[in-house]
Amino acid sequence: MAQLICRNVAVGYGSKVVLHNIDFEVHAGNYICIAGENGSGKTTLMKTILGLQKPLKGEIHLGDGLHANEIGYLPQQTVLQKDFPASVLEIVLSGFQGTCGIRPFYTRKEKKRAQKALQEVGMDRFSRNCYRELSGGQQQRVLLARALCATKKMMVLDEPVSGLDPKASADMYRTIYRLNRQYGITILMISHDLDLTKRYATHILRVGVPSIHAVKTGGEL
Ligand SMILES: Nc1ncnc2c1ncn2[C@@H]1O[C@H](COP(=O)(O)OP(=O)(O)OP(=O)(O)O)[C@@H](O)[C@H]1O
Repeated sequence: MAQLICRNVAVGYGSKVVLHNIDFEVHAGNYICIAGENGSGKTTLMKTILGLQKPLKGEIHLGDGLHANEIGYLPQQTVLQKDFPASVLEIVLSGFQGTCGIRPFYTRKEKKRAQKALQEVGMDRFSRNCYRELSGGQQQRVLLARALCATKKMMVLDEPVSGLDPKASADMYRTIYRLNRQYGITILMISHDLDLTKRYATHILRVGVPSIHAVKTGGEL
């Protein structure tokens, strides 16, 4: 059974259709790479999948026991977010906000899980550091840990390596792949680096072409 189904979906803003004829399914453990030119609508599609905006047409369904608040999201970083005055641990803990409701504190279990998530991305030594004093690559790892706190099932990652040097990008891709393989977390990721993602992705979803559907790749390494 599919975790996510998009049927004849169109996305956009008001009367402006950015993408249409989007038809695909995502199953548990898939690693989907969303590729396409700048401005082709990848982020808009992601936000629509996450329920942050409504599809202009068609239907998006979650299935296989997946609920909207169980999807971890790593948004495209803005300059403002890079300067966020909080500790690394606070940023990671904020990943629980979708599930913990309006409770004004985090439980001991959540704090433990946040530390474990930082360990998973190799950033546990930095938990007390100030987020804005980290390098771009370190910040992206912290945001990955935050997304990991929000989910055990599916992560939606919007250009997680943007602005990183080739080595930091390769490290980040390897970490994401390990989370996919080790924990079976479904990955839905926007990336411009097709060579690298082809090595890891099970499917590539090319947007900005007349009909949009996921194409199976060679898959695993
Ligand atoms: N809030 C908005 N209101 C109206 N139009 C928007 C809005 N956000 C984005 N757009 C437009 O929608 C189109 C798709 O933008 P989107 O950010 O989804 O593209 P993208 O494929 O993610 O691009 P990139 O690779 O550069 O991140 C663009 O033409 C953009 O100008």
